[in-house]
Amino acid sequence: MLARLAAQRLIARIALHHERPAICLTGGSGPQRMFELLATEFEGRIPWARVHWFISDERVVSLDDTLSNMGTAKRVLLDGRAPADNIHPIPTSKGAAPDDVARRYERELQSFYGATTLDPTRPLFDLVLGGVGPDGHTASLFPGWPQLAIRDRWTAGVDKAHVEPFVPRVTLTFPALASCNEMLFLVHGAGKRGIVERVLNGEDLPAGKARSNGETVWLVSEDALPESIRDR
Ligand SMILES: O=C(O)[C@H](O)[C@@H](O)[C@H](O)[C@H](O)COP(=O)(O)O
Repeated sequence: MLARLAAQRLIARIALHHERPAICLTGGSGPQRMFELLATEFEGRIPWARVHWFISDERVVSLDDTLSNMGTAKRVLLDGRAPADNIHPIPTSKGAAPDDVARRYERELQSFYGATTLDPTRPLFDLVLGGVGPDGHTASLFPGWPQLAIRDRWTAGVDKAHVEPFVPRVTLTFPALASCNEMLFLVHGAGKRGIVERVLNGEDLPAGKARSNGETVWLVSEDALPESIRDR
């Protein structure tokens, strides 16, 4: 099962880091089953006191809104397990200006990292989780949007989403997401088949362009695989 494999990879990445492992979670349907497994069967294999949890992108809503990506991760996985100081939500609130929030989160990431410039030999994250949206977006990096070109910031505000829910977003940029030992995409469901095919065909889409400076791994369920691959 895909979620189990993903959970095992996350635990292995944590085990490789002996001080403060940093995991960048994501929203969407992709990681939900994995979150449930980490909170139950695998709970005892996570050194909760040491691990720090971030999020790749957030909808500009309050943390207790059902649309909040970190809100969901907290409810399903982190609350009652991770110390509150180890949970690093993007500090959104309803009506906040996305770029202001982005700058605040950038400062938080930089303070955790201990520098304002990313060193290619010292990744920010041990693992970054990714998903792919129906239009090929990942995190809140939407096709054709100017945020894709940002190289000198770690985060960016997105005034308008490309897909539902149409609320403003805050996202990590490509260089910040790339600063990890592993970027792990988790994609399942027949509804993803079309977009997976486009990404695999090399179309210029954010999910296909997002890469770790270390390893980039795609876990794709059988039903999400394009027919040309499934029938091989
Ligand atoms: O806030 C978000 O929407 C997510 O962070 C986003 O990047 C997600 O990973 C993809 O949209 C896939 O989500 P689904 O699996 O729900 O389609």
